[in-house]
Amino acid sequence: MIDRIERARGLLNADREAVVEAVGSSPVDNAQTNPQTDRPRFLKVAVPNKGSLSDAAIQMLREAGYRQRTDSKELTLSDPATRTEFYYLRPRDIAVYVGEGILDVGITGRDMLLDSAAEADEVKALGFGGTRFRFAAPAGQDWTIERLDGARIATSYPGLVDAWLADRGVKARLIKLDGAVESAIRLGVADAVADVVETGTTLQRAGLELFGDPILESESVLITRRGGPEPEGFGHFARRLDGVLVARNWVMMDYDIDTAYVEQASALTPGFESPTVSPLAREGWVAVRVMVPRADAQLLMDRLYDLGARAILVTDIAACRI
Ligand SMILES: Nc1ncnc2c1ncn2[C@@H]1O[C@H](COP(=O)(O)OP(=O)(O)OP(=O)(O)O)[C@@H](O)[C@H]1O
Ligand SMILES: O=P(O)(O)OC[C@H]1O[C@H](OP(=O)(O)OP(=O)(O)O)[C@H](O)[C@@H]1O
Ligand SMILES: [Mg+2]
Repeated sequence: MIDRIERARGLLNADREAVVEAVGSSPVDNAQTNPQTDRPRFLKVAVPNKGSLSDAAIQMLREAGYRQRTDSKELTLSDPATRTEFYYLRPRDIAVYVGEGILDVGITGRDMLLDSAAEADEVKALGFGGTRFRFAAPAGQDWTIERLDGARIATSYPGLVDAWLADRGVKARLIKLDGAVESAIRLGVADAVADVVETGTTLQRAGLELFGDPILESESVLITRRGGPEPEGFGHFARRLDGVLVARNWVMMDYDIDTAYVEQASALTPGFESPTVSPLAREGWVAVRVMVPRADAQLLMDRLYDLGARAILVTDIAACRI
């Protein structure tokens, strides 16, 4: 049995080498080479190694067709077939590496990017790790943003909080903590906290309540160095992630409809660009194929059925480039 697994592994590796060779002779070969090693330049991607964003980021990269580490102790992983190298780093440090131009692109939280003040910009939101960044204080004390003037605020994100308060002319003393910020008030080191909120359970358990407007709506984001030239290979990388987002958020819908109602049906399901309309053997009817937002699929099927559409089918999109 073990023999068979080993043999299969060998075959898979052989396949991969064949792909690398094939890719090597494709137009991608015009890529820059590293003058020191003469090796084609690999796109260097920073991926969160721990914490809330790590598993989801790795999952997204796998769905985009990239090899990913299987051992959480691996620090780097090279994917020669796509000329990409992955560096597994603390999410808080990722903006620093990208901002300094050491790594080409990174996945981190918007809150961490802004907190770092690194020379890096958000290129696109990746749709996971959604949180809000909020002030909280002991429940029932009617805290307001104005009351923060002169108060002590505990946070792991002093850069983010400082910039937000400065914009509003509030002067507070920031107490920088690494984590477990919600304990700071009970332990007497702060009067209020500013922290990441997902479900709100942690704050509630600590007897705290939110106040003031959210400082930030955060989620995972793709970042690159500010003002730098577009890194070689970045276009392919970004399009692959776009493909994952579209495959996750959109479905393919097919239906048959009387020609007389195609216009109304198309208004309901305009698709990305325009629906594909093909003739059917049945006189006066056409088949329509169109992408629709996954979240709207059931409602659209009801509406299309009411309009006279039949054989309405929804299928998942496994992968795509739009
Ligand atoms: N439930 C959550 N709790 C905390 N952060 C979350 C959550 N969901 C998503 N995030 C996002 O993940 C990032 C924070 O990651 P994480 O908490 O893993 O970092 P950390 O606090 O430095 O690490 P750790 O908690 O492992 O010490 C932020 O961008 C945050 O907005
Ligand atoms: O609103 P919730 O769903 O309760 O999640 C938010 C909590 O989770 C995070 O803590 P984490 O587990 O990352 O520990 P840390 O505070 O030590 O970073 C964050 O700092 C909040 O405390
Ligand atoms: Mg944390």
